[in-house]
Amino acid sequence: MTTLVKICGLSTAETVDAAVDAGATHIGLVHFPPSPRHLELDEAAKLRARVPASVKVVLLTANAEPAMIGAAIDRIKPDIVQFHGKETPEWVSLVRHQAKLEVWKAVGLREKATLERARKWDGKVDRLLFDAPAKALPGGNGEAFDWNLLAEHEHSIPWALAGGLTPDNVAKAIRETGAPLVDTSSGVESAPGVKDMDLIRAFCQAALA
Ligand SMILES: O=C(O)c1ccccc1NCC(=O)[C@H](O)[C@H](O)COP(=O)(O)O
Repeated sequence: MTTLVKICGLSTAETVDAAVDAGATHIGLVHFPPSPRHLELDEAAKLRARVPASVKVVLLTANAEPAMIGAAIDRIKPDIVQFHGKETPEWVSLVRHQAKLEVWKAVGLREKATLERARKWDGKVDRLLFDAPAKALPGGNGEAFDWNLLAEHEHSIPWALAGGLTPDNVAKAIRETGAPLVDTSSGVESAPGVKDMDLIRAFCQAALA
């Protein structure tokens, strides 16, 4: 089956177009002020408007106030909201029902036991994104986790792989984990928050090969 590809943390029209043209199936827009990829709602809405319906737009937030989430959904009209903070299953599920949107939850993986604990999200979210544990930022730190943690895990809901994925390691990551969706941010940047169009193309090519 073809792997789905998400390019996250885009912030310019050129890089959004490059990701779409390269075959990304999802693009991520970050609304989290401490991030170098943070977009104000108007900027995000403008980028969102460039994306064809065949590509899904994912809004990323972490520990946001309910009013902020509502305002961001109204303004950006994402297809999916990805939660990257300490949100609870009940809260995320409420957003899912009220906004009638797909919701994803990022889970930082340090040990196998976390995978079992993550089953609390079953029925509450549409996809789990397994990422490296949070550091300075909740996500987008460019660090991989030990993919062996996912070996033989029986996934009960759709999932994605993130954390330190690059054009050079993404094909191996897909082979070793069977990830149905791969997500990158730092791996297609020339500096924090600065996306590189050649790296975006190379990542999509490697992931879709
Ligand atoms: O990218 C950010 O700055 C960010 C900020 C706050 C919450 C989440 C954030 N990014 C999450 C992503 O989806 C990244 O694509 C994912 O963590 C992988 O990042 P990277 O290891 O840099 O490829």
